[in-house]
This record gives sequence, C-alpha cells and structure tokens, in this order.
Amino acid sequence: MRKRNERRGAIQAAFDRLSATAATARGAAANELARVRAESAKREHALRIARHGVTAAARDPGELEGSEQAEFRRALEEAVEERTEVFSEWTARGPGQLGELVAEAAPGTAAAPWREWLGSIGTADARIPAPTLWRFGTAHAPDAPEAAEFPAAVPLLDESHLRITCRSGTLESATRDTAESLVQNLLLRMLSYYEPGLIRVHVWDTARLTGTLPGLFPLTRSGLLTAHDPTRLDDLLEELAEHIRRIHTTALLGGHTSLKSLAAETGHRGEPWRVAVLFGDGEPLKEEQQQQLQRVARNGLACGIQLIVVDLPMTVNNALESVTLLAPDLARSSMTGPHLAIRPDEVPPRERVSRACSAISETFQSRRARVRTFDDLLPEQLWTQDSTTGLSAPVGFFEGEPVRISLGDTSPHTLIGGPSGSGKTNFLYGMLGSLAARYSPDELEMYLLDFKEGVSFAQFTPGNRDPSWLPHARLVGVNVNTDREFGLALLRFLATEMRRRADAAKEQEVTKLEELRQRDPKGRWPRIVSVIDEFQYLFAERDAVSSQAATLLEDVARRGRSQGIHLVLASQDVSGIEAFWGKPAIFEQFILRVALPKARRVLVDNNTTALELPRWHAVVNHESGVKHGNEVVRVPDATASETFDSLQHRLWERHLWETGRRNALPPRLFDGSHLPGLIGTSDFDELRPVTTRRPRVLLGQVIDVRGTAAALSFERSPGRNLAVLGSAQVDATAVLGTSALSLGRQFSPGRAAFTIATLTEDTSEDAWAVASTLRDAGHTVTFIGPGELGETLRGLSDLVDERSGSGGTGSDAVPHYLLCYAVDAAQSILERKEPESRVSGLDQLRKTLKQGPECGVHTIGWWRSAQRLRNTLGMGPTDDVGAWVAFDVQGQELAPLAAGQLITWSPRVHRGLFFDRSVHSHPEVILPFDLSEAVDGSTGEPEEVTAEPNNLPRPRGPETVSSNISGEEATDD
Ligand SMILES: Nc1ncnc2c1ncn2[C@@H]1O[C@H](COP(=O)(O)OP(=O)(O)OP(=O)(O)O)[C@@H](O)[C@H]1O
Repeated sequence: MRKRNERRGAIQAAFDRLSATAATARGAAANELARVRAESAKREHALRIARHGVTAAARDPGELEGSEQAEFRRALEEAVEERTEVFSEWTARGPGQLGELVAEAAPGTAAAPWREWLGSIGTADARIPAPTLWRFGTAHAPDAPEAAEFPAAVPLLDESHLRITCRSGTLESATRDTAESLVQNLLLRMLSYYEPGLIRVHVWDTARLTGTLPGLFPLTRSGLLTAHDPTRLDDLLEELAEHIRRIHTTALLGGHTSLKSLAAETGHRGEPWRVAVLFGDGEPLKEEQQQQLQRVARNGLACGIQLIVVDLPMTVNNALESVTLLAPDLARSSMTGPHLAIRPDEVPPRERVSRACSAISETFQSRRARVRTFDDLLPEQLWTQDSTTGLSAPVGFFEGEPVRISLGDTSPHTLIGGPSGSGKTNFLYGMLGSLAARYSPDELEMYLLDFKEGVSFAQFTPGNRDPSWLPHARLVGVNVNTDREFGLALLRFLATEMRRRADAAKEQEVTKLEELRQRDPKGRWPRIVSVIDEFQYLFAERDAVSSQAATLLEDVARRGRSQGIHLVLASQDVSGIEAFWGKPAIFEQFILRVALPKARRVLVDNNTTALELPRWHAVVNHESGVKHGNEVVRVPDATASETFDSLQHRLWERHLWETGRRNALPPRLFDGSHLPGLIGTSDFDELRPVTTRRPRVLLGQVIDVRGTAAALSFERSPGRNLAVLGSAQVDATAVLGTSALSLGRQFSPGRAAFTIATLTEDTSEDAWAVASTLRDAGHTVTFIGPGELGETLRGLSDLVDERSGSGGTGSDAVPHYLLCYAVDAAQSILERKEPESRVSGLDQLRKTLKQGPECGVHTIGWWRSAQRLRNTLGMGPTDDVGAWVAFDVQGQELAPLAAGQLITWSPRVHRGLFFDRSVHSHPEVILPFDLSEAVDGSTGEPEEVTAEPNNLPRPRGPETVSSNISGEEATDD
C-alpha cells in the first residue's frame, strides 16, 4: 500500500511538473504570439506609412488607419528616425552643394533672379564658353526631413535640347501657360546674357499664328525672333537643316566637330545660336516631319541649333533633357529625377519683358547698322592662327557680324566672278589681308598673278614710294596678259610643289599635308594660296597654252586639295571659258564661289541672288553655288588708303623684325611690261670664273616662277653656235650682249678671247658697250667692222685648221668667241672670193661654224631673218647652228630650223623663242635682258686697233672703226 501511495505520489509529482512546464510553455507561446502580433502590426503600419509617405504620415497621422495604436506610433517613430538617418548626408550637404554647382555653371543672368538683370543688355560674346546650366525653377526634396531648397537648372545651347511636357496636355490648361512662361524665362536669360544678335529665336506653334510668347514680340522687329506659320513647319525644319549643312561646309571646315570646339580652339565662333521653340499639341508630327526633326535634333547642337519642344513627342538618344509639368507650380525634371519637386521660376511682368526685348532689339539694330571697315576684318593679334587643317578668315559682314571664307579639304578652291568695276580686286584685297593678318608667312604663302592690264597686285611688292611688301607673297605677276606662259609657269610650279609635298608625305607614310605636318612638326609646310585674276586670259586662244593650262589646272585643282594648295581664280566673265566649264573635273573642285553684283555663271543657274545684290556686296557660297549655300555679305573697302596698305606695313615690319632685315626676301615680281635686268638676275650674278669646258651662255629670261635665265652650254662639239634671228634689233643685241657678258664672267682674264664684229652702223654702239665691258673685265677683245670681216674670218679659219691639225682639236686652247652683229648685212662682202684661192668669206664662215666648236671656236651671230641665216648656211643641213633665238619671226619660218616640227608662234614685242636642238623638244619663250646696268655706259670712240694677242690678224678697213680691246698696252703688229 505504501508502495502504491509512493508510486501515485511520484506520478502526481511528475504530472505537476508536466503541468507546470506546460503552463510555462503556454505562457511563453502567448507572449511570443503577442510580440509577433505587435511586430506584425508595426510592420503593417510601416508599410502603410511608407506607402503614404513618411512626411505626409508624420504631418497628418490621423489620415492613416490605426494611427491611434501604439504600434503605429512606434512604426512612425522608426520611419521618421530612419528617414532622418538616410537623409542626414543630403540634409547636411545636398542642397548647399547643388546651389553652389548651379551658381558656378550658370553665371549672371543664367541663374540670377530676373529683377537683377531684366532690361540690361548682354555683354558676353560667343568666344567665351557658354554657361553649362540655365535655371528654370526651385527644387526641393518633398520627402526630406528639412525642406531645404536649391535651384533647378537645365543645360541648353551647345549642350542639350529640352522637351517640356504638360501632364494634362490640354491647350488651355494652366500648366500650358506655365510651360510658355518657363520657355520665355529661359529665352530671356539667354537673350540677356549674350550680346544682342548671338541668340536667334524661331517660334512655331501648331495652334497659333501669333500670340505665343507675346512678351518677346518686340524681337521680331529686328529679326531676332521669327514666328513661323503653323502650316509651314516643313519650311522651318528645312531652314534649320540648311543651316546645319552650311555650317558643316563653312565654319566647321578644317576638322572641327562643333562650333563649340571651334570657338574653344580658335577664339571665334562665327555663327549665332539658333533656338527653335516648337509648341505642339501632344500629337506626334507627320512621319516625314518627325524624321526631319530627329535629324535636326541629332546634328543641330554641334551647329548651334537648339530645340525646345513643348508637348511634342520627340525621341533622341542623347542630349535631351526634359521637364514635366504636373501642375502650374509643380514640375519634375530629368536633371533632378522623379523624387524632387520643382516650382517654376516667377514670371516677370509682361511690360517689363516687352521693354527688355525692345531694348535688345534696338541695340541689335544699331549694331547691325554700324559701318564695318577693313580694320574690322582684322584680328586683335597678328599671326596667331595655325593652318594645319585649313584657312579661315572673315571677308565681309552680314548684319554687322563677320562672315568667313574657308579653304581646306572640304572647299579647296575658289572661283570669284563679277563684271568689271564690281569690286573683285577689292574683294581679293580684303580676303588676302584678312588671311595674311591671321596666318604668319610660315603658315601661308601666296602666289599672285594678275592678267588684267594694270598693276593691281604690284602693291604687294616693294615700290619706289613704299618699300614694304606683303611678307606672304612669294611671287607677284603683273601685266602678264600677253604672257600666258607665265600662267602656265605658275601652274607648273604648283604642280611640282604638290608632288614635292606628296613625296614628303609618302616618306612619312601619310597622304595629306595635314598628316605630314603632324608627323613633321618642325618642317615648314605652309598652305599656298594662288590667285589668278582674270584667269580667262589663260584660255584666250585655242592653242597649246590653253590645253596645257587646262591639264595643269585640272591636276592642281584635283590633287592640290590634300597638299594644302588652294587656287583662287577670279574673272569678269567666267561664262565663256570653255576649257573650264567643259571640264567638270576642274570646276567641281571650285566649291567656294564668290559672286559680286551682276556676276553670271559663278553660282548655279537657278541661283540668281547675285543679280540683285546691291553695290559692295557679295554672295559667298561654300556649296558650289547652290542656293542654300548663299551668304550675302557687305564687303568693306580694302583698297582705299590706310586700309590694306597700313596692314601691309605692319606685317612687313613685323616680318623684318622676326627674320632680320637681311633674311627677309621680297616676293619675286614678274612685270610683263618691263624687261628683267641682267644685273640682279641670280643666274648671271652667280657666274664665276671656273675651269670648265662647258661654259653657259645666258640669253634671256625664261618665263618661270624663279626667273631662271635661258642658257645653252658651249661644249666643244659640233653645232655649238648660236643664231639670233629677226629684225628686232634691240632684242637681238640684248641677247648677243648677254651671251658675251655671261661668257666673260666665266673666264679669268686671258682665258678666253672675243672677236666682236659689228656689221651695221646701228649696232656699233651696243657692240662697243659690250666690248668695253669685257675689256674692263680684263679680257682680250678684238672689235672689227665690215672692212675687217674677210681677214678676221680668214684668221679664224686658219685658227680652226691649226687647232684641228694639232690632233687634239686644241683641247687646251683658249676658247674663242666670235660675236657678229647683223651677219647678213655683210653678205656681199662674205660672198667675195679671194682672187687667188677662190675661197670666199662665206666659205670661211661656214667652215668656222662647222668645225669651230670642236676646237673651242664658237660663233654667236645675228641674222635679221631666218631666210638670211639659211643664205649664210647654204643648201645643206642647218645643224651647224644648234641653237637659235628668234624675235618677230613667224612660227612657220622657224620650222626648218627645228627639225621640221610645227611651231605655232606669233611674234610679240620683246618676246623671243629659244630652241636648242640638243635639249629642247619644243622652243620656249624668253625675254631679253635689260643690259643698261650690265654694260659700260661709255660709248666713246673705239680706240685704235693696235695689237692682237691671239694670233688674229689685226682688223683694218677704211670704212669702219676697228679696235683690239685687249686692255693691254697696244703695240703695232
Ligand atoms: N567694298 C567696296 N567699298 C567701297 N569701294 C569699293 C568697294 N569695292 C570696290 N570699290 C571701289 O570700286 C572700284 C572698282 O573696284 P575693283 O577694282 O575692285 O573692281 P574690279 O571688279 O576688280 O574691276 P576691274 O575688273 O575693272 O578692275 C574701285 O575704285 C574700288 O575702290
């Protein structure tokens, strides 16, 4: 029993323990349940609070269900705490930092309140970087624990387009008015920031003809704002697209990708900004318009075209910011994200806006009306621009603002047209001056040729009154209208230079001048501008010159582009230039066209703007003359005194200072109305006595860019004689004199002998001057008249025999030069036979011509016609005279002397044809030299003949003077 009770007690105790444990467990579970319930309730409240917004819940908790519950209070406390924690960094720094950022990125009117600036005129010019942000409202973070505000701003102009959307989308809605005010405020900021004229506004409203942005209306008076017809959106979009095309082909030539980068690199922008504001109605545009709008949006910013679209669907991948107006005083912006609320800026009173716009308009009008001068084309500092990628300089003004021309890869060459008196020369002066002031002579060289009668380019060379010259000019050709060959020479020179540059580029494994300059930064590779005024003269006749000119022009025009060689061709009448228009390959390269008033054919046929131009204006067109490329400019007077001449002086002085007076070389001047002086011609001046068996005989000057002397060499081989042909005595004697004097300079005294025979009275003075100059130089000279001719020729014939007989053709013998003035005048004397030997002077002359050169006896003779030379030479071949120079002889008469080839040549004053059968395939045109400074002025009576040191018989004869001018003491034979 006791045992049973014990067992029972134990069971009871176990049950009690179990009950107690179960009760504990139940209590814990109930507690846990209560805790979980409370937690869950708090979470639900937290969720509700979060959904409702912490700020709103804290402001008005009663709005939320269960707000009386303790869990709600706890949840709200925690949410507020958490928000404070999360926002702590923002609260401490965010609004302040953003305020500073806007203050920095949006200086002056870009962010300041309108009261501080509205009505004052902007002063910023386009060279300084534009503000990167423009303020439009005040933002705050509604959820932030503290309601700190900061400015809301958007990037505009070069940076981004702007899309404004009204949430309600209805036209009449208040938000739409806010949108208009917002646009107006932004435009006013821009218009008041910059100098009037730099911001042009275009407004299109699908629903309204006028009345949009009424406060800005005064801007329309000066064209700063254009209101476009609601039905003509296509026109506006096309106009904007044209701007983009034109800016790409003008301002952005030379590798710049945007006007912004152009301004940053060069300090000039050249184009205003165009802000196009399009008000839509929320509906998409027609497909074509939409595409055009997208194109403008894509390419516009680089060209200063900025879009502000209101309620117009537009998608652009980048550079588009948006503002969505949710209510008149509430906006969101892509700049600030969805969590920030923006209150648009206050709108200034309408009359204040109108007054400010009137002031901007008037200032712009008066700026536009001011007369811009040549000096306004010039930069503040000379020679600061780099020509690596191209050349660009203003040439005139549109609305008072400079308009530039560009020469580079995209528009390599220029065609300028305008009738006589329309101002072509003046335009060229303006253009060259503007370029020359910007680019140093190491960046730009000029080759200038004027086919006009007159000397308009002579200004660029030193003159008697003005010693200055244009430092960029390397060659100036004036009065060349009869010397079309000079045009050819210039084109040939350019073609050679082009090849030289291409070779240098190839060596550096590149193809263009631009790349060559990058690879060879120390090299001197200036761009070349070559002007040919009245270039139609080049094609004046259907002859070899014209066809060669066309071929060369095509070559230079096509390949010059990449080698930095730019042609500028000007003409009063380009229409008739068959060789030019007949070769599209040439004129297609002339992308830049300049048409002066009444110019025909320079622009494309349906572009008649030039016909209506007022005086002193020009159409500048970088699009091969198509209409949308037209830029009408007013051209300042560049030829009046104190314009170009003053600039030239400044440039010249700087050039002398930089290079040193002795190194500063003036341009070579080719003046077709003057003969070049023999003294001063480097080929003559540089001749020195040398031991040579091939002395050079100079004759005249070749028509080339360098001013090279035409020469032949007198080596000891058959045919090395020279005939001068034709009746032009002055020219013929000049050639004879040049040849003798040039030979004289190549021998020391006693190392050459001269016999000078003057066979007409007319020539004795010239011949004597040459003889006495040679004598003064120490040479042995025998001067004879017709009376001594027979004996002289006999002596020469003996000399030839003697030297031939010596076997070595007298190789060491002193060379002997027979200079004969008017050989044909002595024909009858020459034909006279010696009674005993029956040998005539003619026989002896022929023998001297034939055999002399090999023995160092050369003849330089003047015959007054080609036929008379043939009479002297007889019926045989003419190759004993291997070279000739002909003046006033028709081409066909010369054919037999040039291996029968067809020679088209009409004689011209002071121009000769030179043919050396050993080197020439065709004769070349030469100018005789002016010897006045090269010969002794003394024309006194020749001295009496006394001695003959070279075994020549002493000339005698009653009818002429004769003299041996040896410079030595004369002794009787
Ligand atoms: N923009 C201008 N402003 C004032 N005067 C000008 C202007 N352009 C030209 N002139 C004057 O007009 C005259 C003729 O100009 P220019 O010699 O340049 O014309 P052109 O077309 O070259 O004529 P031509 O072919 O007959 O020489 C000159 O006296 C010149 O000073």
